[in-house]
Amino acid sequence: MDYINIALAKGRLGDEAYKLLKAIGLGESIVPESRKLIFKDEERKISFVYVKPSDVVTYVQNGVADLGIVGKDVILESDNDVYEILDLGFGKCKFAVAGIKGKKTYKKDEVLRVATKYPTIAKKYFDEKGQKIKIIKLNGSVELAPLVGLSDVIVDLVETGNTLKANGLEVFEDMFGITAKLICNRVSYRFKYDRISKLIESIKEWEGMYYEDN
Ligand SMILES: Nc1ncnc2c1ncn2[C@@H]1O[C@H](COP(=O)(O)OP(=O)(O)OP(=O)(O)O)[C@@H](O)[C@H]1O
Ligand SMILES: O=P(O)(O)OC[C@H]1O[C@H](OP(=O)(O)OP(=O)(O)O)[C@H](O)[C@@H]1O
Repeated sequence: MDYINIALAKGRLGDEAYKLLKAIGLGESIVPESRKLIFKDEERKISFVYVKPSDVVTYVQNGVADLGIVGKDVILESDNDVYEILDLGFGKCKFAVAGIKGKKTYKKDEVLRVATKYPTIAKKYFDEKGQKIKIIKLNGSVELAPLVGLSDVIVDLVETGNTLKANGLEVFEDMFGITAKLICNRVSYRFKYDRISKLIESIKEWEGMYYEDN
């Protein structure tokens, strides 16, 4: 039997994915707190690689991983072609335009400076609104940008709103919601169809039980 290889994101989504895999009996080989990057389960013929969230799509696109668990934000930001097969429900948050509380003064005819980790998503959003922007690409702590005058607004993920609040910012515009997705390599989906569909069925059963309890 062929191995099924799954790419998991390090960090918060990886932790949720691990819980899911344990619950459906496939996470036995993973030691989450270790520094190891690859875990093989010979008995179940399944293996896992731990990579940066933004690299999950690359591993799946190239067929090194058959499946991946990653946020919709990362899928939208990448230009890779992967098959999105299941909404996993966890990792729930939204994209928003935010800025300094009470200072939503931007105008259509002025160039808006937008700080973000997600330049593609931000550009598409403002293009559709006909708003001219200048993107300032950051890699984290995006909320700092308006506070120090680096940008007028930010485009970022908001879950509880605590990070915005703690920094005196507020949501100016809600964009859209996101969750974690199970993605699949298109060739793997055809050639490993039986095993992949079984796995999808187990996840769906888990989702049914999980979301009833929560
Ligand atoms: N506050 C949040 N609440 C819920 N889900 C979130 C939140 N922030 C990010 N996510 C989801 O979790 C994924 C991974 O987030 P995480 O914070 O672990 O990594 P990151 O800091 O974005 O990655 P990197 O290490 O590449 O900078 C995101 O792509 C998104 O889908
Ligand atoms: O609404 P909240 O519940 O406060 O969550 C939102 C924060 O979570 C994410 O940051 P993350 O923790 O990934 O840190 P980062 O700045 O490195 O992206 C996101 O970029 C926001 O900063």
